[in-house]
Amino acid sequence: MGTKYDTEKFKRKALQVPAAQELILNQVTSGEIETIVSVDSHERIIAEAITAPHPYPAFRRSGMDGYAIVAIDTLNTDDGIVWLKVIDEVPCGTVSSKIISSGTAARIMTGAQVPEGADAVVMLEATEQRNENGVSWVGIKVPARSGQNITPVGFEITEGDTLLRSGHKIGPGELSVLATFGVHQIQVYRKPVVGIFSTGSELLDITDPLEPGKIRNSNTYMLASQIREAGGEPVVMEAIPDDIELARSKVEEALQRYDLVVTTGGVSVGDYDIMGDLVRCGSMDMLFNKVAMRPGSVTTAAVKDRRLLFALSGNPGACYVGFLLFVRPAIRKILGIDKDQLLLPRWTAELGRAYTKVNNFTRFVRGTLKVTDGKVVAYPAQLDESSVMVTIKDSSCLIIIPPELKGAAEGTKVDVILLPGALA
Ligand SMILES: Nc1nc2c(c(=O)[nH]1)N[C@H]1C(S)=C(S)[C@@H](COP(=O)(O)OP(=O)(O)OC[C@H]3O[C@@H](n4cnc5c(N)ncnc54)[C@H](O)[C@@H]3O)O[C@H]1N2
Ligand code: MOO
Ligand SMILES: [Mg+2]
Repeated sequence: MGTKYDTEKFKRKALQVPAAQELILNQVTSGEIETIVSVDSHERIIAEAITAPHPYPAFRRSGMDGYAIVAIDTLNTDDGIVWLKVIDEVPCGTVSSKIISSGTAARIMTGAQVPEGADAVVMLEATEQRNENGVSWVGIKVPARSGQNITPVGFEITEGDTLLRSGHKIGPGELSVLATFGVHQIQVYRKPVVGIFSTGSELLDITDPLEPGKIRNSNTYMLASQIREAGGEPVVMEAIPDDIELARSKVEEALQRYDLVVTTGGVSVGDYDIMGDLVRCGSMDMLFNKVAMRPGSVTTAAVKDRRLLFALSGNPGACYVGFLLFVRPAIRKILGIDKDQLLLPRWTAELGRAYTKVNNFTRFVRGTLKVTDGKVVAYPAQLDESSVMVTIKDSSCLIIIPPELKGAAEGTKVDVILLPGALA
């Protein structure tokens, strides 16, 4: 297996991470657009600008349960109280036909439209009520200020204001805006469909009993979760054994069917590392097959008919990091997300514990972020080897250790990449 390519196998030119990311992003354009009902748009990326069809609030709104009055009436109180005749009652959703003039008031509820003529609302607690021969009176005990407890028209939004920009992710605040303005259908970017398959003759499915020398396939399901988080739609395909012809036909078929294809395993130099050979010698154009990073130095990417193939390492730690650095930005670009938000956010932090491993490549070390005395501190995971799976779930950042640091002492200022959900 693979012997005819052996001489080629070791000649790999390592790209720096930013250069490899640029190569990927240059291959990708924002994807197709579809129209969906707004109420189903949670976490979708909007593909149009929405402008306000009306001001908000659209009417002068009472901020309190109380009385709508003319403020100036309350300025000259003889014995500390001014009595006004109550001429109407305005529950929410109704519009008074009365005009409030000096000496009169309307009982009003929070959220109701303030009647014409009134320029203040006095809260119930600052009033007294009295009934005389079927006529209601309200006594105002505190002088009112014009505009008090009234939200003016357009306080939040003026007609024509931009409500949402294209490339914006829909969440609770955006859904609130869409509902408020009656925007019941929106254009969003279609979710890229991403085919996943793991390679390796050692792989068992999640339901299989453990067998000697074998392991259960965890990368496929980790990747499916990562694809969802990135905004894509994963399609899980059965893992395939280390058979280059089988892998070739599966990859080529998947590349015709899906927007992106992600594989794991078989990208290093081992005898059964078929993905490396397939990309190098297959019908696709290789973008890179080595990146100056750890884990994931053998991360490989290729393009065929404008569709990208990411052949990630089989080691779970490397697979995880390779996805975040290369596949996630590609998915986000297809989704029309703003250029400056394609990559995960970076912070500066202090190293909470020394990191002693030295390497020629930049390391992306799993870690946890804590804020101590107002300082962001990053603690490297105790187990951060590429082959280690279990600390992925505990990490909130990737600590970047450049090779020139030759390890890093506690307290060193480091850049950290925030993992998705780190702030959740
Ligand atoms: N002679 C050399 N050997 C290795 C080198 C090297 O430069 N020279 N690089 C090492 C590095 S670094 C990495 S990373 C790995 C990359 O391995 P592959 O991408 O070829 O992946 P496999 O060989 O298929 O598997 C590696 C490891 O991961 C496990 N694995 C694979 N698939 C899954 C899965 N779906 N779920 C969970 N675990 C999986 C597999 O069983 C192996 O243990 O190569 C080093 N070797
Ligand atoms: O290719 Mo690796 O660097 O152990 O993940
Ligand atoms: Mg291998």
